[in-house]
Amino acid sequence: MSAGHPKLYVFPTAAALQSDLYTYVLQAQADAFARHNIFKVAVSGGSLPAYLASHELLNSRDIRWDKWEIFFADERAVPLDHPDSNYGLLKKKLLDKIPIERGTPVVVPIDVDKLDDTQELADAYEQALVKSFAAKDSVKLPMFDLILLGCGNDGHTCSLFPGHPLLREDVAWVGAIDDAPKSPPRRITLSLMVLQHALKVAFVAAGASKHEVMKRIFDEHPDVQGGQVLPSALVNQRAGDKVSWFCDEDAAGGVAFPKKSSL
Ligand SMILES: O=C1O[C@H](COP(=O)(O)O)[C@@H](O)[C@H](O)[C@H]1O
Repeated sequence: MSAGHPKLYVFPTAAALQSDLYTYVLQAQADAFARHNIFKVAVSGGSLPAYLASHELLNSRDIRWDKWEIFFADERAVPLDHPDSNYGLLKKKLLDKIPIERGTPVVVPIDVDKLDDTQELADAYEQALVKSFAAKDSVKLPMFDLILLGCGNDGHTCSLFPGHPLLREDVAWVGAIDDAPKSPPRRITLSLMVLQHALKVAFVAAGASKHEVMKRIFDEHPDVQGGQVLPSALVNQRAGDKVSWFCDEDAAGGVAFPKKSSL
């Protein structure tokens, strides 16, 4: 459990959101380089890659792509060139747009030889994390420098869905799910404890379709009222002031929780 409250940044436009998100990522990169001269990031699918891939980020001379190691916060059990693949989405929206002279990140996709069995797929991805994070230190949990998350209209994040038993996972770094309520049903996801252990966590939520869920996440207290806490709200509770939300007015303008208008 981390102390403090998440920060809720609300911007009038998507362009303003992207600009501050870029500044935030740059700061996270600087913090990571001071720590271990590499930037270990986990990214989500959905709307996140398009918001992340701003002109500013893609053309920045300060972003050291050659020192980025990119993992997936969640992934669907599909081939990498399938339309549902989060890797495929990131490739299309961001990786393919990085100018070659700016360097190339290391990207760690799922092992497509394990697609028939989601538990094997999750275990193989966990082994990839063990290799990357535990090679130097004997770590109990991987500590990402930054995890970039989306928030579904139902409050899910990664492939952690409301009320799903995976929310109680307290051993595995990566969980398997065969019954996701959003298509496709077969997926793998970082567990809540890995999200909680990251140095920084950033959510991006924009558009009017997120308005209701944003109010539920920030203004309702189901734990006190005996209700179910949404996965995105659980990240807020567990990671506290390590969490920053980047939203637009349509998504979060009506939220009562104290908002900030810039970093
Ligand atoms: O299924 C998924 O949905 C979430 C949220 O997507 P968004 O389009 O509402 O931002 C996404 O973060 C996750 O990676 C993806 O697998």
